[in-house]
Amino acid sequence: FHRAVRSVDNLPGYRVLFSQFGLPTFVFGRWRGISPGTNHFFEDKHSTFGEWDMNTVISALPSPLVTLTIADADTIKEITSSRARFPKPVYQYEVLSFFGRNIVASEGEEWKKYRKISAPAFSDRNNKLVWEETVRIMDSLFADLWKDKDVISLDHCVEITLPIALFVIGVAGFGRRISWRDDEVVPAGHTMSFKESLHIASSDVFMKVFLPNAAMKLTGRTRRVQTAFAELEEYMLKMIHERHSSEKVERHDLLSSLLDANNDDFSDQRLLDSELVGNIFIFLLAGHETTAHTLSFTFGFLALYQDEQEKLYQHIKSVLSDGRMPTYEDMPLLTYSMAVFYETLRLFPPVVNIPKYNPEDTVLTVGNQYGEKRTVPVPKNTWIAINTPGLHYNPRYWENPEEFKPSRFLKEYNKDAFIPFSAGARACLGRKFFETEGIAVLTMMVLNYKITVKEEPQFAGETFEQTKARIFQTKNALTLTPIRVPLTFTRRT
Ligand code: HEM
Repeated sequence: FHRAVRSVDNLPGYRVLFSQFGLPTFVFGRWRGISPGTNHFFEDKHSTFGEWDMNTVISALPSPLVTLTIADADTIKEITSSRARFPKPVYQYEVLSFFGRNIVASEGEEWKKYRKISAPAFSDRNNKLVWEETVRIMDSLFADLWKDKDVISLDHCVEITLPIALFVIGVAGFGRRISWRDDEVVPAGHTMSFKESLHIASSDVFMKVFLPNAAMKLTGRTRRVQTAFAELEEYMLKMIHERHSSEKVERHDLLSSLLDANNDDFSDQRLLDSELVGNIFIFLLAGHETTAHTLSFTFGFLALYQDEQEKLYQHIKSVLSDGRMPTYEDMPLLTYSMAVFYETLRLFPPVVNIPKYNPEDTVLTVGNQYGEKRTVPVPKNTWIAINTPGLHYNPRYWENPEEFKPSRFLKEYNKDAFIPFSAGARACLGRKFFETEGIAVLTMMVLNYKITVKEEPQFAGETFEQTKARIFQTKNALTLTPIRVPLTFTRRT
């Protein structure tokens, strides 16, 4: 253990029995000297960094493990721009390959193959589809689900943001429209509708990821999750075969584009059906929760900061001054909406730890607030955690980092100190997909409804800071997850 501490120049940090990744940390939670807990990256933010923007988590059992966590923008840039020196530890992602090999859980030549065939699917035509379908989904939310009500109170905002994100990925990812109404018929040969299987598979994926197959047979709920995954696989394979055998129609959903690119590839790089299913499912997994949770945090901020909501409302109205529906072409003009999202993503980055490792001995240089530099040895196979909250709350880059201030993104800012989508060759492929969807949702919502924190008698005497702390409680599941954001939406007249 002491050798491990010395190997990284005695950098300070957590000294614990168990690491932040294994089962014990789930059992013990955050416990001094025992384990750092599953959400320590977000709970600590920048507070655990001492003189240098690099610290450590060193655990003793089962054998000493060193994790370097980094909140220095230059050091992070050095890591993300050198994929060969700092690859992704894909063994941590093996559990995500249950449908087939895929872009998130691969490295090296295999990852290059998936990235080459997937990247063109995230095209401008796809973004336009995302925009148009999102506007349609929001319109239908107001017209069909909320039609008779002027005031809608939700116990937890994800009640609408999870379905919105699911419906958008359903149509712009898989080419299947899903409606708010409960009217989907179960086709012959299936026991669940596409909507239901997609819904269960996306919301209960953690069971599939963390439980062994035998355990999935134990309870009614886990059996249902197992069935949803089997059904979804059937649906995806059927879609692939239908699109192979039907005449080519111009479609811009991700699945169709992936199939087109694959069919046009006459090399030995063509993907197997299992790889197609693996990749298309991983788009759903990578994009669903991240989007839904970010939308919830954003609505939460707007509810708390009424002045910011008003500024946003006025800005949207100035862009759509003739009272028309927003179009994809309006998106670049909706700069305040983007600033609100970026500020939310800075304060609540869905991915709090972007893991890397170094296959060879190396060194990293890290800085401090006085502009000094220090070089730290990094023995081979050290776990490296790009600490997103540490970077996003680092006062070296952000003035009053705890404050919600969207306007900071309307000025020059250090782009290397803002990495919710990671950076470099392995940066998020769905960034524009999310931004398009998010801005369309925000524009439609703020234009039509005023958002406030739901009034509940038991919280009547709270201060602003107490309400903020209450509605912004989080846990770290697959991504940073809001625990309960209770909001009220009141129709604007
Ligand atoms: C708020 C929304 C989102 C955030 C914050 C986000 C964040 C990230 C991050 C941090 C990574 C790198 C993960 C790692 O290296 O371990 C990533 C990768 C990825 N994301 Fe996103 N993401 C978002 C939305 C989406 C959406 C909507 C999609 C697809 C529809 C998507 C698809 C992907 C894919 C395919 C990768 C893997 C890229 C590669 O390894 O080459 N993401 N995302």
